Amino acid sequence: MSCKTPIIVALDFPSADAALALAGQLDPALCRVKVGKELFTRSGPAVVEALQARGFEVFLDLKFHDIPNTTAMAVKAAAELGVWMVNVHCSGGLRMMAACREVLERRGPARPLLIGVTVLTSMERDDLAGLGLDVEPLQQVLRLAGLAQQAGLDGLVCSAREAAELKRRYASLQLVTPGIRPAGSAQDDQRRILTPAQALEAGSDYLVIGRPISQAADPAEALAAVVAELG
Ligand SMILES: O=c1ccn([C@@H]2O[C@H](COP(=O)(O)O)[C@@H](O)[C@H]2O)c(=O)[nH]1
Repeated sequence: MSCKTPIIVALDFPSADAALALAGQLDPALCRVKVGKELFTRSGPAVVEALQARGFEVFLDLKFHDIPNTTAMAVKAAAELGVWMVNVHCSGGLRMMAACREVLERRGPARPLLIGVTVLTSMERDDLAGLGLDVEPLQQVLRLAGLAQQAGLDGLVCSAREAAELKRRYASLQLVTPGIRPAGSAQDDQRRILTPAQALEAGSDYLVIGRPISQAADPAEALAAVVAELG
């Protein structure tokens, strides 16, 4: 089933049953789904396979961050699961990202998109200062984006707030943006947020949306509202 929208719904649940119950209310023509650390740690590859069997393309969001060989082998394992997208932290460095790219290239065109996580959307300037980085998030994102492009990655995880500048400098990188909040929804722990329409306008290629859909009284209706907002 090919998906007609840029929406990726984050299935952040403590069990496969809960994730599959939500997926059962969603249409794979209207969204892709994301399996992250909580769900994968509890349910493993089986939940990915169950979602694929229901027609969903899966973004395996495990944000690998380790030495080059370990990370590349983890990316290879993800590719063997047949996921649509996989990611690593850009702060693992150029050699680590290049090793991941190389291991996927050996698979030919039937490989997942390889995406680099820049600065988490939950972080703002003060959080970076706590890490010893006396810069605005945009500056750090741009620095990591340059490395990701050099390593041959397909795209970045960033905030939609950085999308316009990233598209201007790195037009070929696909931008995957969490921190999406429809007007009126809770910010939760996110800091660098935009609405779905603002994110698309800024240049996001994919919008990752979790709680505003997964915790809605009617998730299918919440998804339909985002689809309608995007026109
Ligand atoms: O910088 C990042 C990277 C990943 N995420 C993930 O996206 C979803 C967002 O969920 P919401 O409920 O819409 O906040 C979540 O799975 C995160 O792990 C991110 O938010 N920011």
